[in-house]
Amino acid sequence: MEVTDQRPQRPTQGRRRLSSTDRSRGAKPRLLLMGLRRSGKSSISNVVFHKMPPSETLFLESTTRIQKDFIHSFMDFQVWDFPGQLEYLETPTIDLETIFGRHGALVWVIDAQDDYLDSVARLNRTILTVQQYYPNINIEVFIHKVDGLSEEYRHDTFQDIVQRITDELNDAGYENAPVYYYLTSIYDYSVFEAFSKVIQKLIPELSTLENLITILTNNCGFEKTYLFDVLSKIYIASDTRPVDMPCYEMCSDYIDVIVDISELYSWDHPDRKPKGEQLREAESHVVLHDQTMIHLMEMNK
Ligand SMILES: Nc1nc2c(ncn2[C@@H]2O[C@H](COP(=O)(O)OP(=O)(O)OP(=O)(O)O)[C@@H](O)[C@H]2O)c(=O)[nH]1
Repeated sequence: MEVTDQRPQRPTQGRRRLSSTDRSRGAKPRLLLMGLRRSGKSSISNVVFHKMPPSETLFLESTTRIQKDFIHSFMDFQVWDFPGQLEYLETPTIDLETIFGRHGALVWVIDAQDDYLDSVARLNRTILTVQQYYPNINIEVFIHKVDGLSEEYRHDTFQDIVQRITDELNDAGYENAPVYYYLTSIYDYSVFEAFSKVIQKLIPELSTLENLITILTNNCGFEKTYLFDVLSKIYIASDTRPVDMPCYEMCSDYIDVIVDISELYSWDHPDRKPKGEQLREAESHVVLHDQTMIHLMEMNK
């Protein structure tokens, strides 16, 4: 099969696994945003990590060099946004070890509103290289810009892309490839939900966090509990009940409200009365019209 012939030369440093020393040194996981030009990589990065309103992404310039973002949060990690026109597998000056030689995830963005065959072919070449030399990289595919598609067309596009990738990888001898797919758009919460799933896989303590949250949920009679990163509104963990999107969206909006109110009242003003005793961690709740209560509790690190 042609795909195998197109593999680049084996990287000089050879196959690399994440050693226990890497983990103990606390090497920061890396999220690599790749895909064709205009597929939406920079938009995703800006909306999720820099609170850019989705409509402003219309004015983003094309990325010409790798943009590296260092995110300091519940877990420090890096986001690398690649220029779409860069054929990094075919460019001899690019050292693949520098890109993939770190624990992390490759997030491949496919524009579902455009012709995606070229993108799928490039993704397959990339997967074949990455799985061979850098098995510590999770492969995550964002079938993106689905806001413009009808429900039925969305479903068909999803099936078609998954089928093409699976078939080509099978033909190349890579069966049951651990590739994960998400339907995403920056115009709703789907991209936050997808990033949550991608990042959760990189958190070594995930199962402990999930167990603790499930105990809390059961003991307190909560319907659903999420542990959010306030800045990005990615959820780091939740209890084991299925994710309920409307509930996730409400919690996410509530965080925005609380952050805005906190900012309003955090300014020092000469006429303002001195503050009384303050709680160290924020805590707040609201009762909605249907009597549902959202309760927010800030956790320290
Ligand atoms: N409808 C829709 N448009 C989107 C979405 N995400 C991004 N876009 C638009 O897609 C266009 C390209 O987005 P970019 O983020 O610049 O794409 P890129 O992949 O970073 O492009 P390069 O830097 O050239 O590689 C912009 O006009 C965005 O507004 C989405 O979810 N839905």
